[in-house]
Amino acid sequence: MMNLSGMPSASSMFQAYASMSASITLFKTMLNQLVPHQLQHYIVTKICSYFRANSSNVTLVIDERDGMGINEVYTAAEIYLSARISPEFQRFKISKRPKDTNVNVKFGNCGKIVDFFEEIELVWKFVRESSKKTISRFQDGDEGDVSEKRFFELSFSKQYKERILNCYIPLVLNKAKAMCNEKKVVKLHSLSNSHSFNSKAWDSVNLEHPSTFETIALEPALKKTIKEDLDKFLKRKDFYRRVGKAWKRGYLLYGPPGTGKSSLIAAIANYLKFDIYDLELSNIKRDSDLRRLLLSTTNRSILVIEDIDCSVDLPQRTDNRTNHSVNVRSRDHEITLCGLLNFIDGLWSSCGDERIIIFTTNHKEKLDPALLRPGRMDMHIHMSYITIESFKVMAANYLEISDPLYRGFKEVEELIEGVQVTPAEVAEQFMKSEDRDVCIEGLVKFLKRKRIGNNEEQVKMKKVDNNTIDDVANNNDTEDDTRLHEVKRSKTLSIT
Ligand SMILES: Nc1ncnc2c1ncn2[C@@H]1O[C@H](COP(=O)(O)OP(=O)(O)OP(=O)(O)O)[C@@H](O)[C@H]1O
Ligand SMILES: [Mg+2]
Repeated sequence: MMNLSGMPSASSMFQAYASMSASITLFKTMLNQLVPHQLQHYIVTKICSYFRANSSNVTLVIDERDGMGINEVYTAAEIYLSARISPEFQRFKISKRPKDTNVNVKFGNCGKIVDFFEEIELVWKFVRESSKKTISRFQDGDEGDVSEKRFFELSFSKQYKERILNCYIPLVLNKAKAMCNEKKVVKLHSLSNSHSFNSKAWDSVNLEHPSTFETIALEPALKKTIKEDLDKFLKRKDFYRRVGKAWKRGYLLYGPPGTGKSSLIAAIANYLKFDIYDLELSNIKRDSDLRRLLLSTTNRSILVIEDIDCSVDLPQRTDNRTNHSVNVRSRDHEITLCGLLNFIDGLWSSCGDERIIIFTTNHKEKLDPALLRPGRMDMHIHMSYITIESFKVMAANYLEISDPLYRGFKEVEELIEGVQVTPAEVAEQFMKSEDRDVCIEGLVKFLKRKRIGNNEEQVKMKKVDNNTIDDVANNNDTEDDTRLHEVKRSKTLSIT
């Protein structure tokens, strides 16, 4: 059977191939009887390669394994072909691992799949072959190990060999990667006690955190900057290689409790589909454990160390006295800031790709300067109190109000200008009722109470400072102005 271009079609190629296979089987039986076992394989291989060399098509064999390792082309082919299994297939494999959300469909060991690439017809075939390994240590008559070899055969017209190798195979690899990413369930890995005595290991659950860049209340400009930075990071593999830097990016998120640091981490993980490794430093006793755990994290992941200032008693790098006192105080806690920084900058960063590291803290000023020096954390992101813009995002998410002139908004906006209120506090008010007007009224009352509380606190602090109330009374106006100025300044979002 020929197609219009005069080329034999894939099905006719297969008929020819099938009859050739039948002859080979017959030939093998004859060989079995006439030729010593050691020579049989050699003769069959030679004859097959003669026929293949003289046929107008070519067959690529894609083995499951490449030596000891996995053959990535095989894995990609398996994923790529799973999307091409048509309803007329009578036999295919399905599987589901405990943590998968969907059933995985695989191409079974019979049938073939015809695919087209730029009008080139390609035929995929899945093959399983059992072979008996006869090794000298087996006694006479011992059948030896039976091992199974699995591979794909990809056949197409010989003239397209270059295009298939240079364009089609990369396309299969890329499509498989995209399909994996789409289906990927983001995992949260945290430390648990492993079976071996006194050591920790990663344990994972599906990350169910619903936070995304749409739901998180951040100044729009800051949100845009973070997203663009992440996108740029993913695209710059070649750049990092060219300048000799490890392909990793570090973010320091700092700001008061309840301003969305953990929510932003979840939003980043959901956006990139990267797993999170939540490293609680206080659970790790030695640098060697830290090294082992970091080395067992995967590429395309986010390493998170929350509350870096208080998660472990990190000795200051330059302060020998502190170092000494820490060792004496808690001898079983040998994690040093130096060890942590070494992994981040050295060993760990050179053996992993597409890594993100995120530190969070409520007190940036308490951090060791070694952690803050340029080049260590690429971006310092200040997560701050609610602003008018972030309030609007929360109102749209929680109350589904997108009208900026909604009743009560003006009052909320005026109050927000002069009060330090966290997104977590606003979220709490918005969850008190299903009636959005009740929520807005509740928020207004809350903000007013907070303002009074803040003013009283200010007065008290002033009293302590000056030890006299007269000053406060005399300077009340200036006090309010200063306070408003301070609140505004603390809300300025900064990225460095
Ligand atoms: N920027 C935000 N946008 C939307 N929701 C927020 C934001 N910040 C906080 N929230 C709400 O408040 C809750 C607590 O926020 P989150 O845990 O992210 O704060 P945090 O900054 O990590 O606090 P901490 O410093 O105490 O760890 C979240 O579950 C979310 O409901
Ligand atoms: Mg947090």
